[in-house]
Amino acid sequence: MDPYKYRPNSEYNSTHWTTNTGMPVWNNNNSMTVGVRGPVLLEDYHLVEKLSNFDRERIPERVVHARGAVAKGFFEVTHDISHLTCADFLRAPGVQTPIIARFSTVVHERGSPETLRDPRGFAVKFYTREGNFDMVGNNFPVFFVRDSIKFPDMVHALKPNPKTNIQEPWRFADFFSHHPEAMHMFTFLMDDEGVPKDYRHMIGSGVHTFKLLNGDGRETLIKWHWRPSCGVANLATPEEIAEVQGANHQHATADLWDAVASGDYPEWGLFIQTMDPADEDKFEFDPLDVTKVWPEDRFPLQPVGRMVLNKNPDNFFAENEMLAFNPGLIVPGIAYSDDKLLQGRIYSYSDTQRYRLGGNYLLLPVNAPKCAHHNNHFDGVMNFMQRTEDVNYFPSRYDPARNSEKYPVVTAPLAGRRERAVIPKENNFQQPGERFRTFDPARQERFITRISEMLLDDGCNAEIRRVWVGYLTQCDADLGKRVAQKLTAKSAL
Ligand code: HEM
Repeated sequence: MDPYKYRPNSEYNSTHWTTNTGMPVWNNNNSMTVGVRGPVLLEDYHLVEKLSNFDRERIPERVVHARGAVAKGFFEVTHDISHLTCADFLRAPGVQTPIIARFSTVVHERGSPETLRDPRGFAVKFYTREGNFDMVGNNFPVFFVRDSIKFPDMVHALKPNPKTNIQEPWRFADFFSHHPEAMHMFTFLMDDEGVPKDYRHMIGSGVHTFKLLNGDGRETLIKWHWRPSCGVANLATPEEIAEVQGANHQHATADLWDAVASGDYPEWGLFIQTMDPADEDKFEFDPLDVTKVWPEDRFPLQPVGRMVLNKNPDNFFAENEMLAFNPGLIVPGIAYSDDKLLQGRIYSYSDTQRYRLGGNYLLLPVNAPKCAHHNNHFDGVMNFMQRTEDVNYFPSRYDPARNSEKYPVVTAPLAGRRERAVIPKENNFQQPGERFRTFDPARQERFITRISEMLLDDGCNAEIRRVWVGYLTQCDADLGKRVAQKLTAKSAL
């Protein structure tokens, strides 16, 4: 008898109720008692098992991006970029790769409303023939901070107060008053784009710089971008937000589900921006700095492919809660850049997932590669790998598996002293100022109102407000003046 033939799933449902081990349960309505009125007997194995499983149903939610929705589908190459990368899944137009995408809010808990002002996660797992490739981005093209050492403090400041469990704007106004590099991100967060209409109407960005490597080992710096075919739409006014949230606190999940279920399949185009590594030092900004965009007039978006979501998850827990993304998951032909924030992320995701899901989380069906694969890292809790070989070490004359063929890797030499320092080209204010000046007058006013409301929070003191006005003035003199006027009108400056 082959135990692996009968892996638990709906195909092996019995027509009657059973225990977890398959023993028939003849009464699933009444616990076993002494007499009809109790007490209950501990020997009621079925009752104990049922309650014990229930008691363990919840796993820790993601420490960020806890609330999310997934859909499955495919990615199709539409434009040839094989001169830039030897990645197999990008080898030629027409090639399709199965994917799963997860969209999320960031700060609040698993059941929180989907109308909150927050970045949105935009993560896509490509099940390629060379292993899983994860593009773990956001809907904003920049980030708050550029060094991962700041991430835990930043998240603490944005999350609810540890004492009151209420999100209090003074806490993040205070934190970011120490971080002028966040001004650019705030021109997205406090803009209309801070509350997307739903998940279908938002862009996605890889944010970081990655490298593409072609068959000759030539490197190109790139940024990834997703563009929705149905266009971008936001909830711009407090009235719109209140109306949607008041009617349905899970509107974005429902919208995604309904679109897929009705055959109105959501679709995004994938684009790249490219840069020659030899040009890295030629700009007024540091291209590896995640608080900067690469201006599209100088680095145009080049089409690569399209993603179509045409299948809803079969089970939320198995395919959303146990899904694990990691920007460290790359495939041959794609490499990391030296971006400091990216380097921190490469560590953090698998670490949290070993805690959140257990050490063998990559054996879970949603996370396991769909290509042939082989190693011996699977003993431990919840090992459900079935390997029958005698040899579980490497190298061995009895195991035919060898190192894979070498593929191009980054070869640029690294040199330098140990440093703990801020990058030289900070240029914190130019791009946020430029972005603010692209807003029409009504959008500028909404932006200024939201920033002012944050700074008018009771917990903010005059020093925090003055520092913010100073930063905003350096972004754009008019912006600083108009925020200062709103604060002065309330005697807050
Ligand atoms: C050093 C900076 C960062 C750290 C340490 C960090 C850490 C984390 C952690 C621990 C999770 C939870 C993962 C899980 O439980 O499965 C997470 C989720 C996520 N992060 Fe980050 N993050 C950072 C920056 C970013 C940036 C810059 C982006 C966007 C470009 C981003 C996008 C996401 C997304 C989309 C998810 C949710 C993935 C999913 O849907 O499961 N993070 N992050």
